[in-house]
Amino acid sequence: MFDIREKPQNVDRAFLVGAYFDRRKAQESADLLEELKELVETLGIEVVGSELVFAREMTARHLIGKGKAQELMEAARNAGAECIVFDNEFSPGQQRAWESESKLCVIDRHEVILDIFNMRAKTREARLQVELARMEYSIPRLTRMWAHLDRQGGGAGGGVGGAGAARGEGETQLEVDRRMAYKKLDRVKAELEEVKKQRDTMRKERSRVPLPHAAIVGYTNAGKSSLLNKLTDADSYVENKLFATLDTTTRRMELPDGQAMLVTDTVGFVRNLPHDLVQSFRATLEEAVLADFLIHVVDASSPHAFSFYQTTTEVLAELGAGDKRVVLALNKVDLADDSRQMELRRQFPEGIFISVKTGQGLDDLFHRIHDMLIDRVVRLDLSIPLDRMDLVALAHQEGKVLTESYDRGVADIQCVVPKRFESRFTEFVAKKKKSAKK
Ligand SMILES: Nc1nc2c(ncn2[C@@H]2O[C@H](COP(=O)(O)OP(=O)(O)OP(=O)(O)O)[C@@H](O)[C@H]2O)c(=O)[nH]1
Repeated sequence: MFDIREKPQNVDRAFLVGAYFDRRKAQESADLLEELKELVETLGIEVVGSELVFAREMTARHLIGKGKAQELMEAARNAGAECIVFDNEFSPGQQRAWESESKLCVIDRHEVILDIFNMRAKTREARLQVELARMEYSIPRLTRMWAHLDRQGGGAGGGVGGAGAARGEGETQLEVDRRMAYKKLDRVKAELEEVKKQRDTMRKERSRVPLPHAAIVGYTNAGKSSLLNKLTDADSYVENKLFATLDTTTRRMELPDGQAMLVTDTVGFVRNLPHDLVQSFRATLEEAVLADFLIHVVDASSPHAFSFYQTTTEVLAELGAGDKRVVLALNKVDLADDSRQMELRRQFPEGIFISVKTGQGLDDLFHRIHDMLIDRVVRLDLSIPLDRMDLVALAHQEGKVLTESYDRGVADIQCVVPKRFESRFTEFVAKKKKSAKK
């Protein structure tokens, strides 16, 4: 994968630093530093120390004063850290200064989040999106990184282009690197477009299938994929090979009463997601916007369960899925003791306690999902005279038309429509079923 500099892969211990330059920002900065700790721990890195620093002004070399910077480097080394993670945005120059003086790796919040996404990306589309975000982050840094060498009369070789990038006449190393980087960027973008097209086709295919559709959403590590695996079994996976090959995260499941539906896993949310990353993942999260309802999974064992829940809800609202009906599943209840469960019950009165691991509460979850389906849609067989084409149009607009044929001035239609429209069609029902059956 393209990267302007290799980060040590085996970082186990990190020291966190958050700097603020306005005394009114003290609390906000403390909260952000606490969030950074969660993010770093999500990567499996132990946080061996952290410090919140107030500085009167920013400095070009270290961001904060030199004396304080050296004190922090010392503290990080003494704590046994292999890496310093800064909550503030660093310029590449500042990053290099810290690295060369501390002899530790130094990264910022943005890189931490990119790494989390990289680790979590499961589908080809997600992987490409992470790669794109990484490149968009790195290219401007590449420019600045090489700029000083360029002024000194040409680059030192290496970089993105590597040995394979022939330098054109009069072209500096920086220009070669930049050219290669943009070329790669274009390639990834084109590939992403291709994957998106395939996914749109899949969606259209899916919309022809008369099945209700739920999307599993939630904070990263809540247990979404585990739940999807639990809800859907191997057989249904094979049956849905078509979906599985292109979009491994949508599968068919059957409720205990035999009713079938589709369930999609979505990318995990992360707090303070940089805006460009939200953009990158918008397409993946569109599944949530298009679903009939959501299954919001919250990690009940996390002390931050409520704020994770709020973050996810906020981002969903931003994406236009704020008014979706939600089944709230508090997962990993096997790890929450009685007093924690009582607290959660107060915070989430409508939540269902489940454990994907032990199977606890899954029956309740099935019931709740079942209720959603009953409430939501009805399947109708209609014979509509041609002078009521407005109803045919309504069925297309508000529901899913499964079959449609015209014979002797009558449109015979099988469709699934939201329950609230049922009364509009009553007069023309040929044969009626209570709810959307497979
Ligand atoms: N103890 C316990 N662990 C669970 C339970 N459900 C999931 N896990 C574990 O939690 C971890 C995260 O589960 P995933 O299913 O990968 O979580 P996810 O929400 O899909 O994560 P992202 O892909 O990051 O969004 C895994 O190690 C699971 O084994 C549960 O009910 N109890």
